[in-house]
Amino acid sequence: MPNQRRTRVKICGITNLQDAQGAVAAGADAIGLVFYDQSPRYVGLDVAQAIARSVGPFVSVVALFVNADAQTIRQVLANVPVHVIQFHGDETDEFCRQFDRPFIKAVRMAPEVDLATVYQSYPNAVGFLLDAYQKGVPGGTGKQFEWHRFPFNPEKPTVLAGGLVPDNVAEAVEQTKPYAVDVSGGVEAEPGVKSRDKMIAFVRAAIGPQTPVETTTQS
Ligand SMILES: O=C(O)c1ccccc1NCC(=O)[C@H](O)[C@H](O)COP(=O)(O)O
Repeated sequence: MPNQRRTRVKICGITNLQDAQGAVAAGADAIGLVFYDQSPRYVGLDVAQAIARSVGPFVSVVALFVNADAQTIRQVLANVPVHVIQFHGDETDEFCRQFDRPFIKAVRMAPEVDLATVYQSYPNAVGFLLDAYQKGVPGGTGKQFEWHRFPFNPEKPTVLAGGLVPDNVAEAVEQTKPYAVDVSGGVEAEPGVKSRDKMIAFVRAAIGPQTPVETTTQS
């Protein structure tokens, strides 16, 4: 699918209301909530619910899971207004589709990964997120993969992730022309806590100087 408008920006690993408001004010199109308890960005149900309710109607809430069981996922979906699920583990297409919610499959770009095969294996995915591969680490590595491996004109919306920061995201967008960019560690002040200045700088760099940056906190 060709890009029909500017690259979107997803800020992943939001853990608190202040960072959620900062992401929205910076101009993020989507925020990610990590339901993986080994991550420093893990959020529990109550906090996730408050964050998701705070972002307003036109910011997408993405719930991220790593090999979670179906019951855990259903419990999140019953309590948190989630627009899209992002699966970061070894989940099959059949598993992912059972929740009756649009889903994105994350792909860790190990050297042997053949994207054509992956895309075929997930016919029900609404899109894909390509992230760096690091053995034993399911995501949020802060590492890049080789951007030349990002597909030209992919058949489904495809998100670039991995090691993006305010200083490299413009070049990344220029080279890969992704549907969206996804960032987590690159806009943090410390693990699990975002930097408002870095989020603003990232969105500006990703989508250009016309970014409608707000500097006031929303109530
Ligand atoms: O962020 C995490 O801690 C995480 C843990 C386990 C699986 C996925 C995780 N994050 C997924 C993301 O979508 C990140 O934004 C993506 O991996 C890029 O991270 P970074 O390189 O830190 O920008």
